[in-house]
Amino acid sequence: MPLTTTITGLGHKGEGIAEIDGRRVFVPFALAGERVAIAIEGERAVLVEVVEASTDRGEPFCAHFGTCGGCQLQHLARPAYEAFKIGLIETPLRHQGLDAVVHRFIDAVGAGRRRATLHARREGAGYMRMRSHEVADIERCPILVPALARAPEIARAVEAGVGEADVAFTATLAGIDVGVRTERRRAAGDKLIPLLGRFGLARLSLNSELVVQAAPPRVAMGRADVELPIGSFLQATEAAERALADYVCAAVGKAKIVADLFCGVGPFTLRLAETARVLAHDSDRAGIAALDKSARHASGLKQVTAKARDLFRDPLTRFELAGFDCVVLDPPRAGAEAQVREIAASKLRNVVMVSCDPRTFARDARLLADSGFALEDLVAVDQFAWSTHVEIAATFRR
Ligand SMILES: C[S@@+](CC[C@H](N)C(=O)[O-])C[C@H]1O[C@@H](n2cnc3c(N)ncnc32)[C@H](O)[C@@H]1O
Repeated sequence: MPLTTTITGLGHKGEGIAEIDGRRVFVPFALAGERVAIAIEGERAVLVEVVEASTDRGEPFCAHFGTCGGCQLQHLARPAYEAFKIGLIETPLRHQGLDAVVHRFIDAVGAGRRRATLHARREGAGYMRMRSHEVADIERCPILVPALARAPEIARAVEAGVGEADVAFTATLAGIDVGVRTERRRAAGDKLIPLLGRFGLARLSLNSELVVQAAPPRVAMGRADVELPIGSFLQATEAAERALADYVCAAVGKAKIVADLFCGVGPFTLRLAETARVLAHDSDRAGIAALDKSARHASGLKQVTAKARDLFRDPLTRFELAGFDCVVLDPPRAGAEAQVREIAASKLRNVVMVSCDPRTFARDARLLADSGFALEDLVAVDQFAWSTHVEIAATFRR
């Protein structure tokens, strides 16, 4: 029997919050202020009907919305959507005692996602259903770039060849790069070879090993071209990469010697090197080799020194940092605690930080604040549209 209740707020996973018998329940697709009918199923609540809709309610544009778990927020109208994402950044900062505000919200969706992983299962290919380990079979994903329109079909063909797998797609200048990951140790890669011609792919790999390649997948970064190693990190949208790189270059300003830490294949390094000497570190050896090759082949860049280094175990020390005008950090979700502790103890005055995790960002921002840095600028960069993820770019100075 459904019960009617009022949604009091939105949780960080985008679900409506209701209080039932003194207990918090999370209601997917319900919005703050709405009167809704819900059914309680064990620990979960299911939205049965919106009785009184919020003015923040928008019209989802994807036919798979509600079953596919890829987008959680398509039912939010634009201003409320942006406010929700800004809250994702500001709330953990407040919990760390930092009353910072997001100064700008940059829509970095551009032409769509050039990078996505689909799950290929016997029941179909797509993203995981919400709150489930089952896959929602999709025909089309409208948030991908047009070049990836056939991604679900390719994923189904991969499953037909090697069985259940996760299939990572990257749209590159040379065509689509497909990385297949399967738990079946003896999956036969040769079953994938016909897909290269059938779908006009650039490269196919299986469990990080090359199966077949028509052309090296490459992307343009500033004046340089980078050949993507199998499995290296790349920002999900080209627009976000550009927005983040533009932010980083502007914040670094006239600095002459810069360290780009957690540099990946070099989207910041290769643009920063147009005006500054850059030391670039990342633990991804193949990514560092690709960056090094790309920097050597590009014309008009200043000196780039790219070296593999594990910055969690072996951060640049306060003494090594002494020679830099500015440090750029873009760590993985775990953040950059060890590196930030060294920065805090150094004499460095300018830090630019990019982050995909508001909680570890807030923790690291607190460490910088405790050592005299002011958080001068804070920007939200929205590349994971309609999901509950958001990218942060920030400038710290002392
Ligand atoms: C969010 S990506 C950013 C990469 C790059 N700045 C970009 O925009 O494409 C984080 C990077 O951290 C690197 N990484 C992860 N753990 C690391 C570690 N312990 N030490 C150094 N780099 C690490 C990854 O290889 C990845 O390239």
